[in-house]
Amino acid sequence: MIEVNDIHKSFGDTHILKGVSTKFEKGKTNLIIGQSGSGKTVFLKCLLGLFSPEQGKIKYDGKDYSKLSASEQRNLRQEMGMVFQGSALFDSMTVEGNVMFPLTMFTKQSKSEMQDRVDFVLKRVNLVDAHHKYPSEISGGMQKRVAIARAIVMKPKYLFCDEPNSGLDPKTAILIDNLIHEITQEYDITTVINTHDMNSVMEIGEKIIFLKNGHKEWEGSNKEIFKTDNEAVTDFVYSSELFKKVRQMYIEERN
Ligand SMILES: Nc1ncnc2c1ncn2[C@@H]1O[C@H](COP(=O)(O)OP(=O)(O)OP(=O)(O)O)[C@@H](O)[C@H]1O
Repeated sequence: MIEVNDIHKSFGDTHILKGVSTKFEKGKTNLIIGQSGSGKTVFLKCLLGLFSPEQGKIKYDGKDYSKLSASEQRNLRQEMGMVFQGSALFDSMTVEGNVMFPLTMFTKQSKSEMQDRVDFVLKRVNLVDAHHKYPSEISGGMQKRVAIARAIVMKPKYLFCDEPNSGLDPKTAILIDNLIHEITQEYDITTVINTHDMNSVMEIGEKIIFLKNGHKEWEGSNKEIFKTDNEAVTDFVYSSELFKKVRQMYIEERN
C-alpha cells in the first residue's frame, strides 16, 4: 500500500501540488486522471522518488521515504517498476536484452537464472517469438508488452505507468490495460497509472483520483465516476460526445 499524506511540490514560485492525500492499495489498479497540466506527472514522479515534495509524507507499506537512508531509498526504488510513456526501450538491444537489463544492473543472478526469469515474464506478457527482435521490428503494442515485462522482471511491489496506452489503437489499448490489471492482481502489486484514456477508467479503474490544478478534486471507483455530480469530474469525463451518450444510457437504464 502507498499512503500519500498532504504532499506539496513547487518549482520556484510555482506551486504545482497543493496538498494531495490518498491511499493506493495492494493488488489494486489505481488511476490518476485530470486535465493536461493538472500535476499528474509531477505526482507520479513524487511517488517514484524522482521529485521530493517540500511538505507531506509518502509511505510505502509503512515506510516513510523521506526518513530512509540513501541506501534504503535505493533498495525501495528497486521495488518499483515503471512503464514509461512511449515504452522507452533501448533501440540497440533486443527484446530479451531490454528485459534482462534491470537484472544485469541490479542483481547478482547467474546468466541462467536471468534467462529463466526473462523467459517467464516474456511468456507472461504473451510474447514468445520476439526474444531476438529489436524494438524497431515489433509493433507498438508489442513494445508496450516488452516495457511491461521489463517493469515486472524484478518482481516489483509497486508498478507505475505513465500513459501506457498512448499511441495504441483502442483494441490494443484495452489488451494492454487488461494485462496490467491482471498482473497487478496476480502478483499483488500496488499499481498507479497516469492516464487520459476514458476506456481505461471504465475498464480497470478500481480507484481513480481526479487532480485539478494540483488538488485532489475527487476520488472513487469506475462505478462511482459515472454517477458523481462533481462538475469538474463530469466536465472532464463527458467532454466527448461518446461519453455523454454512455451517461445518458446509464441514466435511462437506472430509471
Ligand atoms: N521539472 C519541472 N520544472 C518546472 N515546472 C514543471 C516541471 N515539471 C512539471 N512542471 C510544471 O508542472 C505543471 C504540471 O505538469 P504535469 O506534467 O504534472 O502535468 P500533467 O497533468 O501530467 O499534464 P499532461 O497530461 O499534459 O502530461 C505544469 O505547469 C508544468 O509546466
